[in-house]
Parts: sequence; C-alpha cells; structure tokens
Amino acid sequence: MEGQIVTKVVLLSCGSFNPITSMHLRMFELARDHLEDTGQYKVVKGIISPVGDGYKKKGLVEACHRLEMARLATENSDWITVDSWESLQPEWVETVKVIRHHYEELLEAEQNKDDVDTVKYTKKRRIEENYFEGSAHLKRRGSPQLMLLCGADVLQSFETPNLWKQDDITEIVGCYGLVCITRSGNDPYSFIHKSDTLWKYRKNIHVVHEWVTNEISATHVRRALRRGHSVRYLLPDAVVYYIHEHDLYSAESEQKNADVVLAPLQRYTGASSS
Ligand SMILES: Nc1ncnc2c1ncn2[C@@H]1O[C@H](COP(=O)(O)OP(=O)(O)OP(=O)(O)O)[C@@H](O)[C@H]1O
Ligand SMILES: NC(=O)c1ccc[n+]([C@@H]2O[C@H](COP(=O)(O)O)[C@@H](O)[C@H]2O)c1
Ligand SMILES: [Zn+2]
Repeated sequence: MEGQIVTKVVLLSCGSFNPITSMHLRMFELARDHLEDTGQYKVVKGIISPVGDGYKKKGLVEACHRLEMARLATENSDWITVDSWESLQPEWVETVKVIRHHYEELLEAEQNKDDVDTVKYTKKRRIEENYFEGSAHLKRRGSPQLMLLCGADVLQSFETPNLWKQDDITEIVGCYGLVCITRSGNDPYSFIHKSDTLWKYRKNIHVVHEWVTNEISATHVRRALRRGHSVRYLLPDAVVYYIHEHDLYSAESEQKNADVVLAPLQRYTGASSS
C-alpha cells in the first residue's frame, strides 16, 4: 500500500534445537512470507538461540553441539543466523530476558549506525531517550521490532502451571510480539481466544497457518537415530554428518537429565529432582 510505514522485523526463535531440523528453518521462511505479505513488515534478520544446558530438558545434548549443528544448518542462508549468548549462560535464562538482550543489541547496533557524527550520550541514555513511551513500552521511532518466533506448542505451554510467569508472557506479547506457526495437535486461535492476556494483545500475535503440515520434530529425529534409521532429508545433510561423526544421539544420551526437574519448573516451584 502506498505511503504505508514498513516496520523492520528481526525474528528470534528460542528452543532446544536438539537437533535442529528442516522444520525449524522452514518456520523462519514461513514467518517472513506471512509478515511481508501484510505489506507492513520487512523481515531483516532471523536469530536462532539454542537454550543453555541449564535448561535440563531430558535428552538435551551439550550446547556446543547444538550450536554447531545450527551453524551448519544455516550456512547457506543469507538472513538466518545463530547466536550463542543464551547457550553460554551458566544458568537457564527466561525467554523474556533473552528477548530483552537481543532487543538491546539491536538498538545499540541501530544507534551506532545513526550516531556516527552526533553528540555522544552514554549508550544507555540514548536507548532510554529514544523510546516512544519510556522503557516500559519498547518501541523506538524507526527502529526494527523484535518478535519471538515459535510453534503453536510453545504458545500452548503458556498455560502449563509453573512454566511461565504471567508478567513474562504479558511482556512478550505486549511489548515485542509473537509469530506462531501452527503445529498439528495445537489450536492457537482457540488458545488466544481463551486467554485474556493473549486476547488483549492479539494484534501483536501473528498466527501463520502452515498448510503443508508435517510432523517433523527433534524427538522423532532422535528416536530414529537411536534405532539406526535414516534421518536424511529431515535435516540438512551437514547436520546428519555431524551427528554421525560425533555419535550424538543414543539410548544413553536420551537419559541425560532424566531425573532432573526442568529448570523453569525448578525455579518457580523450588523442586530440584523428581
Ligand atoms: N513441525 C513443527 N511445526 C511448527 N513448529 C515447530 C515444529 N518443530 C519445531 N517447532 C518449533 O520450533 C521451536 C524450537 O523447538 P524445539 O527445539 O523444541 O523443536 P522440537 O522439534 O519441538 O523438539 P522436541 O521434539 O525435542 O521438543 C519451537 O518454537 C517449536 O514449537
Ligand atoms: N518461563 C520461560 O521463559 C520459559 C518456560 C519454558 C520454556 N521456555 C523456553 O522455550 C523454549 C522451549 O524449548 P523446548 O520446546 O525445546 O522445550 C526454550 O527456549 C525455553 O528456554 C521459556
Ligand atoms: Zn519442542
């Protein structure tokens, strides 16, 4: 549409990527097409942020391997990147904090571009002064928006007791925005309808309907590998080779963290082992 303001968007996907699959990469392509088709957005970058080992999910192999596989999977993409910040943190980091971290980096990069010849304020002050309505509402004139990209199962997990803090959900959908890819077994439209918070911020939630549904999941890939079955074409060849070279997924690796409570549940309930 003529005269319409086009907002630049960076998509951030947080997850285990244990291992990264072709569907993880498809999510970015689907989300970019969907946002750009509206005429309101230009997607300039995608970031994959593998969760740290402190997440303690069952079967989670070391972050260094998950990072390397994500790097191999994205080496042919000119816009999807991998970021190690989250995975290098000694403890599990709430997703909202990962988003804040990347948003700050984004603003700094933008301001470094703007600021070459202007009066030097401190970095922090510059960031604060450029928000439209103060730091509670993170929108700076002309700067890119950061949106969380996830599958509908993650949206559904918002209602799992003790997994997400209500304030975090409100900040994610209220201040940043969410792009959610449909996944069989989950109905994001109904979920948004039932949640007062999600309904309130429904304009910030972009549901992308994936018509070519597929059931690719990292769980399926790990299971096939344990059984000695082929996983070729479910994930990029370079990742398949890496997995075999390092003998990553076995019955033994699937038992990692088997007796440990997932970090968010531990943090919000005080439990430490099952
Ligand atoms: N087939 C899929 N359709 C839609 N979203 C997906 C699909 N596979 C993964 N995702 C999304 O990718 C992100 C990273 O997910 P994750 O690393 O847990 O992969 P996964 O395939 O779900 O793995 P696991 O089976 O171990 O849970 C999440 O937002 C998840 O919802
Ligand atoms: N409260 C939270 O911020 C919270 C809770 C559960 C999962 N998560 C994140 O969601 C992602 C989920 O990954 P999995 O689907 O692989 O478990 C991870 O990046 C994890 O850190 C965040
Ligand atoms: Zn998952």
